[in-house]
Amino acid sequence: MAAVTYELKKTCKQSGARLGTIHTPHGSIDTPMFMPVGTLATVKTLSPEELEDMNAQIILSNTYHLWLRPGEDIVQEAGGLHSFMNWDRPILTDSGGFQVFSLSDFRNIKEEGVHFRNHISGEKLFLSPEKAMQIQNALGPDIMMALDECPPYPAEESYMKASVERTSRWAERCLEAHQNKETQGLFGIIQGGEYEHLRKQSADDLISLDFPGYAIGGLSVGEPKDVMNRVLEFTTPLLPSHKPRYLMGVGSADSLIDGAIRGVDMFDCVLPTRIARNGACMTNHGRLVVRNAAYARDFSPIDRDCNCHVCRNYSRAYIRHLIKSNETFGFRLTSYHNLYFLLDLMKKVREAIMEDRLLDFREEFFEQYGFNRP
Ligand SMILES: CNc1nc2cc3c(=O)[nH]c(N)nc3c(CCO)c2[nH]1
Repeated sequence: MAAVTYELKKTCKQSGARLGTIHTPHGSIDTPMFMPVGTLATVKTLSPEELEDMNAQIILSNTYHLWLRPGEDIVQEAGGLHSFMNWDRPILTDSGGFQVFSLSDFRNIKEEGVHFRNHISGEKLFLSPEKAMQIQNALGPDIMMALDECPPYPAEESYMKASVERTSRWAERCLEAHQNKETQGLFGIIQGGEYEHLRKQSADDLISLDFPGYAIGGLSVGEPKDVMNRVLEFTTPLLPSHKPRYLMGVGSADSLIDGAIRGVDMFDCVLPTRIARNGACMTNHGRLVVRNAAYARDFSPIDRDCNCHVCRNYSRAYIRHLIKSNETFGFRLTSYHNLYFLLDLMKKVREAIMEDRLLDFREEFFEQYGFNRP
């Protein structure tokens, strides 16, 4: 019995969107869905109980970061990530591919793996497909990601082709190194940048390896949104409709809706909690920078149309005061609200797909939010 399976429930008549359920050893997940990011085994400033209250179905954590701190051996001795962080719902870990390329100032990519420098201690490290799998087997997430190279944007076509071919060989090595097939699912990551024929080559290579799910990597790396949407338009149809599709690193409200319309089922991004720590909030009427002086005497909620615990109990003036005073509780309130906002948005997206009206929902939301019309 495969550890991770996908049940396609409905395809939207208005778009490429679909409703589904991903079944994992730690529970089921309704899609399309957003994954809060818990890089160091915590979704920054929030407790597992608060994440359950806002109905976070699954969280993401990071192989690279947990390998460096506290070390996968300590997490394994704790009984795995679920026990270590007291989260009993599904967990997905990214393989480290992105962090090595985004965090380390020195890196040397070879066939056997990538040599780089620990971004904390400066010591030289080496990450191979086999090492990435060994770490993820020790951490014990329900879904693991293959080790890939996330090339910079833009990248020369010749570089991208060689990178895609190495990422495909690494994916095969990850599959061969996969130990706990009954309790952990392994997803492949499609690369290829904005080159349609390379996305096709990457998809063909990985589909032939029959992963239970596929991520679309190499996006949300500085490309314009219309480039991302174009890449999605010709990439998602290449992927099997009976398996989940995960767009990595995407989390603004407009990109989540546009990704779902193009058939994406899973998203993750640090954006909601990262901007929260800068005192910026996502609302149904656009972004609100609550630390601005304009809100010093504004006793209304962050978002009058939000039903979250924060919007029902705290005012902009109070939250602004906490943020300006560098009070941790202020960051907790903005983080809670931003995650609730995106999780609630995905619930509305699933409802709109059920009613075959996702494009209408996009129009209404974009109008209300103030996104410039396409
Ligand atoms: C914020 N943008 C972003 N683009 C990504 C692209 C990739 C990618 O191509 N591969 C892997 N393994 N992870 C990725 C991640 C980290 C997860 O959010 C990304 N994050």
